[in-house]
Amino acid sequence: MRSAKDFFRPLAVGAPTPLTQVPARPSRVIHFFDPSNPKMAAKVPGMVGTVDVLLGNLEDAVKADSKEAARAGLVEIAKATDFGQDTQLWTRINALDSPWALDDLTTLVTEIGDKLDVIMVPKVQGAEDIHYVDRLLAQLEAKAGLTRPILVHAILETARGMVNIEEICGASPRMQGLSLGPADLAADRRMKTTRVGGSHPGYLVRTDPVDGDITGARATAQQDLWHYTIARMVDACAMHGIYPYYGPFGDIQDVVACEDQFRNAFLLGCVGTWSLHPVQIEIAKRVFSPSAEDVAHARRVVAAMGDGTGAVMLDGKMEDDASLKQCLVIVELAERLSQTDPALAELYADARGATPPVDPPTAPAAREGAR
Ligand SMILES: CC(=O)SCCNC(=O)CCNC(=O)[C@H](O)C(C)(C)COP(=O)(O)OP(=O)(O)OC[C@H]1O[C@@H](n2cnc3c(N)ncnc32)[C@H](O)[C@@H]1OP(=O)(O)O
Ligand SMILES: O=CC(=O)O
Ligand SMILES: [Mg+2]
Repeated sequence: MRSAKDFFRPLAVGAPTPLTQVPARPSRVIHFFDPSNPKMAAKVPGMVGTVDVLLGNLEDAVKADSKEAARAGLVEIAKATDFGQDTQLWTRINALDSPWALDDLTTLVTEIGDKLDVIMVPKVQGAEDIHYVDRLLAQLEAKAGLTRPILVHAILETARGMVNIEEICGASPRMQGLSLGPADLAADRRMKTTRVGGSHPGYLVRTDPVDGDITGARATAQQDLWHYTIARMVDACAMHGIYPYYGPFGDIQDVVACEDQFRNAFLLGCVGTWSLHPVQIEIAKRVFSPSAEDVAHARRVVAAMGDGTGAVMLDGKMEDDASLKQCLVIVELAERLSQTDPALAELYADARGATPPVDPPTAPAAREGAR
């Protein structure tokens, strides 16, 4: 265990000082590309500004005999591309027990460490994996003369990683967030779904029989296989001040179910998701940006709550100190997204204009009484 005093000291002489807060940059959509695929690679410069994160994937989905080409391709793309202020460059390295992970880290940090914001580490099992990457990154950052630390993102995709989730989140000040890895996680848990993310028609609840007739028609509703995992991930991330993300949704053609799955994750507290194909980009951006209606409502509550204490009635509903905090989550997210997304800035400005006047509190004494 490290002393609290040492937690924010560099792990190598000459490495940058660790950050005390994870920067709150928009990351609604982490767009995956295979740097060894010439068609995909050619599209990357044109995608700058259209996604929050471009992620050069080196792990699964890159063929074993293309691993070196993918790494070299990412170095070339990173050197040749200006990512501007609003698009981050991330990578997903190969698993730590693979023959490629060490070369991934040494090459990427020394060659393009100044361009890399976050390194995604797959199949993280426990804090020991993060500690290994943490020290190695510090050594490589010092060697490369980097002045800001590269952050680390863990994919939650093993049962052991799931059990050790809190210690993973708190293992290093570099920890930026967690993503759900539903494909590997399903396999590791021996779940019986072959889908990459999403629900399953066999995982359902059924209404009780009417008048004891078990053969009669009974409505069923498909349930979300990932609810528990995402909720657990959200709590662990919130506790440690880092960010939770949905992961891949593999049914590229089913844009409707994709949107549903992303929205469930957004409502539960995730800040973004992966996109595997261009068709998923706009879905992710739409879902992980609060709607104009929600922003307008949240602003009305903030205005109605005055000093933030007590209880008021708004549109027939009670609002108080706690619901104000819920609304501030929405307002703060809208303000942050507005800083980098002009279309959203305009949408949310219009939402302000359209905001109906606040009803006067129906029980003014309540505010005083609550102090
Ligand atoms: C479980 C996990 O680990 S998930 C994470 C790992 N998986 C990935 O990263 C997958 C990334 N995505 C892909 O490999 C591809 O999108 C696939 C295999 C899913 C589909 O590929 P295709 O069959 O080529 O899709 P499609 O024909 O619809 O592509 C249309 C165009 O978009 C391009 N395209 C497809 N995916 C991407 C992408 N992720 N980024 C940029 N461009 C893309 C194609 O090159 C094609 O370009 P073209 O019009 O110039 O020919
Ligand atoms: O890496 C992602 C997954 O679902 O596995
Ligand atoms: Mg995986």
